[in-house]
Amino acid sequence: MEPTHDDTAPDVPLIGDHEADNRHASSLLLSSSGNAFTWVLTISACVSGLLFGYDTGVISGTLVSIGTDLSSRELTNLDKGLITSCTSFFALVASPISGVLADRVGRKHVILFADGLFTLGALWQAFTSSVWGMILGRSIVGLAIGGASMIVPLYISELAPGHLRGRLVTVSLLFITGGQVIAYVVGWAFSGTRGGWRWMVGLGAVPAIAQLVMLTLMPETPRYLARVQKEAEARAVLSKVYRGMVPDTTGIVEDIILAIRKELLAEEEAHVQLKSSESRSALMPPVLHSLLFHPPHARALMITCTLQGLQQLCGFNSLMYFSATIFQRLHFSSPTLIALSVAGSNFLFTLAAFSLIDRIGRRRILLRTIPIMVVSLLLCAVAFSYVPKASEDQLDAPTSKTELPADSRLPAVGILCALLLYVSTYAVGLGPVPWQQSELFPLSVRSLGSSIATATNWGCNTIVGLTFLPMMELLTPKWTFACYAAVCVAGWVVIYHIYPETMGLGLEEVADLLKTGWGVRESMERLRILKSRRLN
Ligand SMILES: O[C@H]1[C@H](O)[C@@H](O)[C@H](O)[C@@H](O)[C@H]1O
Repeated sequence: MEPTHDDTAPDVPLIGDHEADNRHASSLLLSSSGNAFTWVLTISACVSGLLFGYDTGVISGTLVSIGTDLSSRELTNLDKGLITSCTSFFALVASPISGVLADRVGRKHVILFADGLFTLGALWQAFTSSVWGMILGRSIVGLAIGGASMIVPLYISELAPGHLRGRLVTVSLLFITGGQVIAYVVGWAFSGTRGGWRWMVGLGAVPAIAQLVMLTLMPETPRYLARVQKEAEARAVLSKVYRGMVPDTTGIVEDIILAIRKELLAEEEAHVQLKSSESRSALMPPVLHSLLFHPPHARALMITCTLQGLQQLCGFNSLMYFSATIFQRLHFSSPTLIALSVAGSNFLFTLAAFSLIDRIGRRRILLRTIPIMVVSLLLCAVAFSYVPKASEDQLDAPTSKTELPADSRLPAVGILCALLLYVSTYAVGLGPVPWQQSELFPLSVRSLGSSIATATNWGCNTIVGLTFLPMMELLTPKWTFACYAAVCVAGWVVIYHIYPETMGLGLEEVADLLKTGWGVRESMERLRILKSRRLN
């Protein structure tokens, strides 16, 4: 790749080459951790992440508390399966739609729609009296989650200064995993109250309504504004984002506007070429065609879908949904509390990701953490093979509250430790890194690309949710976890070959990396130069 900077200038994203002045501004910018405006907007957007986490986490507690409250009968396994999987299925349906909407009506309006659906879904579930009513409520919430999970990282990455982008997007992961912890705690708190599950699901409306109010103060992202020819407004937002971080924001703002214009122009030319190419199908929308057939776009799509697919197919959410069941069947005396430790570790180690993602880099974090996930999954598989057959059989049998039998105590504790190691390393790497997806797409295909990657996430999430228990039964727990380990090994190899390091680059520079290839070598070379400059 041709270097885009003078080699002696600090490799700072979004900064042009006005030499000395800019170099000074660059170092000031790099040392800045953002201003109040950027943080307030990030946190306001992240409320949707909280709802995503809360609504995915709350279902395990809800299912065990409903009793005969719906349709005046106990829930069957089919009811439970439908209530759980309709949410991820409708999230899968909503993500591509919200991608198209984000380009048509703007990023902010997608957050607004999602909030409306979160509120409606929460209240619908709280007041429903039938199983089908509950399924409908969960489906509405699924639509909201699909939209929110695609738009929040996109909104933040289009707003964030390049050197903080990874960290700010990771804040949304803190809200997601925090939301899951809150859901577990709320589930535990209301578990003894009659009809308490109505509160569990209904409480989801509160943050959604709060965010509806915050939205009145949130601006559109500067990239969207520039795209729809509202450059003056884009400039105003950008200068607020950089205010206080450098003495004069004009230079940075103009550089970014210029970079966006250049990117849009290059993309326009690529579109024109594609339109006239023979391969173009009259039926396919031009943006989709460009995403699939323009090599740099197709590469970005391949990377993001691989990461999102791997994030789910490594089996993590089987723990999110079924860890209490696993621990109950291994005869732990307080399975819900132990399940809470899984959600708690996920949250705590996402905090570690927050501090590492813009220091170590996305690619390197993944290459280092996935091997530990493989080891912990294999340890878990080995520990399962020591669980006496009788106890293992019970993994799919009705639950019992008997004490941990002496001969399964050690393997059960081994399984718990291995799973905690697995969750912690997942939370540092595979949990947050795939959500950095928006940065890999240039502006013209960013929202459609992000939405397809998000749909991949929800598709694979649904697959894991539906297959985990049958796999435990048909393959045995040992081979189920070994399968997840094999998926991680395959994922590591693919990541090694195709995922460039994007840490510290401006959004417009990331797109450059994928122009002629996967950009892995170039990105590592840039990182090496950046590091040696920082040391000097
Ligand atoms: O990144 C998030 C996070 O790791 C959550 O804990 C998990 O439940 C989601 O599926 C995932 O997308």
